[in-house]
Amino acid sequence: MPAPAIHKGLAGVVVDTTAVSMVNPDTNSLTYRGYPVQDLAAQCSFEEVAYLLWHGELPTADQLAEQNAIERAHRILPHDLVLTLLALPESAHPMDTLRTAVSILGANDPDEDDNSPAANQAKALRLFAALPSVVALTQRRRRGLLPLKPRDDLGYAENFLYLALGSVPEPAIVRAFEASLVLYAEHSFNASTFTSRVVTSTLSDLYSAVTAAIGALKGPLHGGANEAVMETFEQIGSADNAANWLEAALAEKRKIMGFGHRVYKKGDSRVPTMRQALQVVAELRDGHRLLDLYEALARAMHAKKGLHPNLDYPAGPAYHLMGFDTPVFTPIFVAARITGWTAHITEQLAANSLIRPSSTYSGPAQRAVARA
Ligand SMILES: CC(=O)SCCNC(=O)CCNC(=O)[C@H](O)C(C)(C)COP(=O)(O)OP(=O)(O)OC[C@H]1O[C@@H](n2cnc3c(N)ncnc32)[C@H](O)[C@@H]1OP(=O)(O)O
Ligand SMILES: O=C([O-])CC(=O)C(=O)O
Repeated sequence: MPAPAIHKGLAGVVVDTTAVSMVNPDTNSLTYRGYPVQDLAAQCSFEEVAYLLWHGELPTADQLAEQNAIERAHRILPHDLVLTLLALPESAHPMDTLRTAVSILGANDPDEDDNSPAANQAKALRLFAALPSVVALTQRRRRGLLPLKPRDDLGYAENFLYLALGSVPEPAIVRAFEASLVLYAEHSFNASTFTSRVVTSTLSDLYSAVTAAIGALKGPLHGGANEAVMETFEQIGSADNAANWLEAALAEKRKIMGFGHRVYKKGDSRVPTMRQALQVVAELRDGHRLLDLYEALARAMHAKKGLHPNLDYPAGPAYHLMGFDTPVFTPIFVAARITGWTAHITEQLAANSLIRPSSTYSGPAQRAVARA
């Protein structure tokens, strides 16, 4: 009998259907519930996109108002949670703080194990509301500052920026940030979303699935790349060093963060929109040197390897110019992706089958335990 084919990394393996989003690498397109992501980023608030991902349709004014009222009421973190997060070592990565926060919120939720659609939707909305406060806590702690009180007179993106950076920036910066959240919200069966579906498939709870997904997103081959991109720019320093730096890095067989993608081989559908947002931020925040470096490395990478940037490539420098510290970039991705993860958790539960692939054994042949 021929050995079964092995699909390392599950590349190209179709494991289920999804109605949440569609990635089409042939046309470089991405739709959420049928709507092109570029149009959503240009025309919708992040709150509207969250509603769309969860419920399948854009909200009416009343539906949005109802969701916003609940979201704004749940922005404040429980005092005990703040104290616990502030007791973590200052050296803890903000992703660890976020993972811990979600785990603690689960442990304190009396409905943690209620997997009904209504209970899980309520949890998803509460996490969506609370995560900016956790991300902001980590950003302010890095600067020796205590958390600020959320403002319920501000929209989601404005409040997020206010909590993290201490003031609401110009509307163009808010729009650029909000566009990044929309672009980061959902991307079919990526590694972290798949992780959340694997955990959910055992009929575990939503907080466990999200905690695991945060762990998967942290890695530099996935969400952690937006931080690694900024570290790369810092190492290179200026546009004229880009080609030489790349030559040396590729000679050492290093992966260049922010380039390449498992699904898109001709370019990431979200990059043009995020590149435009980066341009807006660079113009307002004196970022022309960083933009030159961005273009120089992208040109050199295309010439050497034929690889295109992914979303993390423009998002990293954009967050830097907005004023975030590098270790806070992937936590921002979490705050956006909580929408996609929780939409997938609901979808998984609605037609569940335990996710448990097979493997081909490659260890020693069966042998006897021989004791002297
Ligand atoms: C939002 C997101 O999560 S997007 C992804 C963010 N991650 C990154 O930016 C990390 C850098 N990129 C990568 O490591 C990869 O491109 C991945 C992990 C994203 C996709 O990987 P895969 O689909 O498995 O592609 P794979 O690793 O097979 O790459 C094919 C070839 O291109 C090379 N390659 C792919 N990406 C890169 C890169 N960023 N730098 C250098 N070489 C690369 C591989 O070394 C491989 O070369 P080979 O055939 O000579 O061995
Ligand atoms: O789809 C992937 O593999 C990674 C990605 O771009 C995302 O999760 O946004």
